[in-house]
Amino acid sequence: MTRKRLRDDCFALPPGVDWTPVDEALARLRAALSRVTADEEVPLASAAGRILARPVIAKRDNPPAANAAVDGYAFAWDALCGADEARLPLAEGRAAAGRPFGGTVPAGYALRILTGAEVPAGTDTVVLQEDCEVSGNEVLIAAPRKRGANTRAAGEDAVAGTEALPAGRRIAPQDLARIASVGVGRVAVCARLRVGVLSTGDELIEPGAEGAGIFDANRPMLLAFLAAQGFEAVDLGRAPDRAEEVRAALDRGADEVDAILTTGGASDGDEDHVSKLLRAEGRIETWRIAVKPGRPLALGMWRGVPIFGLPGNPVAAFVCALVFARPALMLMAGAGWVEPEGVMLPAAFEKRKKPGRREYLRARLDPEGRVEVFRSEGSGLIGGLSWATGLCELPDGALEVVPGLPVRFLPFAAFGT
Ligand SMILES: Nc1nc2c(c(=O)[nH]1)N[C@H]1C(S)=C(S)[C@@H](COP(=O)(O)OP(=O)(O)OC[C@H]3O[C@@H](n4cnc5c(N)ncnc54)[C@H](O)[C@@H]3O)O[C@H]1N2
Ligand code: MOO
Repeated sequence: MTRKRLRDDCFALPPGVDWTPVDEALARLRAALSRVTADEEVPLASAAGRILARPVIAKRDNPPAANAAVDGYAFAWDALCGADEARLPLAEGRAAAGRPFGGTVPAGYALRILTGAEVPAGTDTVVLQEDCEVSGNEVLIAAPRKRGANTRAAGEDAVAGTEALPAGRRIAPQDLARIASVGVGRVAVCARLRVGVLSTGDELIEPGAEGAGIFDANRPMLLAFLAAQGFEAVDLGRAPDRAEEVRAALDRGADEVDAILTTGGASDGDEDHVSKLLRAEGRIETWRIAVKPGRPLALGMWRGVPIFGLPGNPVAAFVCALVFARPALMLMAGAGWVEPEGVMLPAAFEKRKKPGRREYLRARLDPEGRVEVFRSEGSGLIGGLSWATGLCELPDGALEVVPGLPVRFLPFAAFGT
């Protein structure tokens, strides 16, 4: 598959649409965007964190043959004749992992077997050695509960020719075990989505620099956030609030990335040059999303590259990156539409919420496992993001939160951060 371009008007809202509810904004992003990345093949050793471009098909059964789940003695279930215990003579030899017994165990005999060894012909059940007494050449077996006990059937984990993992799956460390176990050494993955980050604002200075100004907090945060998602994060630097400088930075970005995140200048103020420029020269939709924080989210196309104009306040920028940019970028990357896994937990706080917009509060769990929220909802309080371990999502409608009321907690980990 080769790299694809998106339509220029993909973010257009129907005429008359004003405050867009979060779910509708997400549905629109989902409908407007599609995968843009090409396929590439990588060895398993470098596949972690990549997105599968095609399903992984098992090359063989796992396990390839029935084998013992414990160290003990293999025997034929029928040899018990329904008794609770049986004394069986031991056959010569043993079965171990990688060293199969080879022959057939004679009827009425038991064989020493170790974990992982193929279940030898003539047997179908294994008894745990702790449940046996060996004396001389005989073993006294306390009958296991059923035929086939303590064995793992061929193909019980994966069947050759069937799908072991679906396309679109972001490969987790445990997936590498799955892929390896079905005999696959190279996988087709999506090329990494390249995402640029541009901070805008006259007031911004480099972190650690001398002088008056606001340290650019968004850029390091967003670059690291993108890298954690498995994207190639591209630093497009800072641009002051001047149209030509913002234009030059976006042009630079459009040449080398698939999508751009900007922060600042997204609302409608006199110095909000990202919106202004996109409106004048590209295509922009300023989505007034019914969400707090993050009211001004600008979505635009710049020379065929989608731009997510996130709010300048770092807290709002982070929340919008998690809630809106992440699923959109994952879709473009080839992962399909992703939704964070949240949990309903009792609140440890009180709040009277007005109707009309969804709210995301910085939150964490108290020692009783209840959701507590940061001391203030101010979007400039960056420290609250480090205090929190996730977000508490309050629904669009009015709500009176009282301690004990179940509320939705979205751990940051659910956003891959
Ligand atoms: N009349 C209105 N004014 C504002 C509205 C509104 O709806 N109507 N929304 C407010 C909200 S909510 C937010 S959030 C901000 C977003 O504005 P912008 O996206 O245009 O961002 P700026 O005005 O450039 O900056 C806002 C704030 O954040 C600081 N900032 C910006 N970039 C960074 C950075 N990289 N690192 C650290 N801090 C940054 C900036 O200095 C400002 O303090 O608009 C409200 N106003
Ligand atoms: O998006 Mo703003 O930061 O809600 O305050």
